[in-house]
Amino acid sequence: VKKRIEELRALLHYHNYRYYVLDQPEISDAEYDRMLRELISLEQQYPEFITPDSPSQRVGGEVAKEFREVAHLKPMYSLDNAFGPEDLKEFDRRVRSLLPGQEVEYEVELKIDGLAISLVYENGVLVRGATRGNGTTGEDITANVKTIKAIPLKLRNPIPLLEVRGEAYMPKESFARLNEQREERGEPLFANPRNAAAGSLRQLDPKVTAERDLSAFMYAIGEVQGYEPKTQAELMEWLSELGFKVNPYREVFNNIDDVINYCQSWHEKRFSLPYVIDGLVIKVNSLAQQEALGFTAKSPRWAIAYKFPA
Ligand SMILES: COc1nc2nc(N)nc(N)c2nc1C
Repeated sequence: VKKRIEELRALLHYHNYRYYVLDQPEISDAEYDRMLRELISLEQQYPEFITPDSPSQRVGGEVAKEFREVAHLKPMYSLDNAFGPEDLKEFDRRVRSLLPGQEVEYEVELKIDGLAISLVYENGVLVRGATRGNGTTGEDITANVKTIKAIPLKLRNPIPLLEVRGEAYMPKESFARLNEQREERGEPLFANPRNAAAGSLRQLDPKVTAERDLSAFMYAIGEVQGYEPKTQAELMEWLSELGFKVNPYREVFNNIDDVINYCQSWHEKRFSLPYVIDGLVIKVNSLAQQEALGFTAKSPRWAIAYKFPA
């Protein structure tokens, strides 16, 4: 029985990864649900075999009274904003003036309009989820992030410790459907997918969060033991190999003019995406150079958010 339970768990983790992280399912929903029901019934007969990272543990039972406050392993910071090409050129001048005589590459990512979250994995198992909060402490939303199927309960490589950051978001489709439902029930509508995602994650009842079809893209590391990436681009590949959903639109440029062109190309393209973005994030690609540049009081000197004109 233990063998069958472990086999079912591995299968369900794999198919969850295929469907919710890669968007490339190999089996039908019905087949997935049948396996999950078999696992849940076996675990009910043999509860001693239940583990916290079992696919059956995604939706917790109890409703929390309020959110516990938790301290981030490393402070979560916010980004300075650039509102146009001139701001980006200024950012580039500042970076290069602080790295005299060095080549500088920029890695550019989309900026998802959602809610920043932090996830902690110990030996490859998800042990905590939190909101950014004030950057030093956030709200413990572990039960709620476990319901997000794009977030792995167990990593494909059990590294000792990882604190990873990303953006939880509600796809445009899910947002439209949710507001239709609320309309029918005479409930107040959410103004936009970002508010809907925030409202869905800060639910005291995880079963409500589980119904909201949330997803998440991961994009940075806070604390890590067992891995030393050299560049942001490599870091993103590594997160993807670990089983995280990582946004595929990432480019590396060695000059700010190409960065500007790429950012401006997304003014229109963004409307064809299945999720809302409010800009792009430009990061110095070399992690050694990020280290050298450091932080101001509240944000990194080595990154900036390019915001679309409203
Ligand atoms: C390095 O710090 C960050 N990187 C980010 N990257 C992306 N793609 N989106 C963000 N919202 C973001 N936010 C922060 C604070």
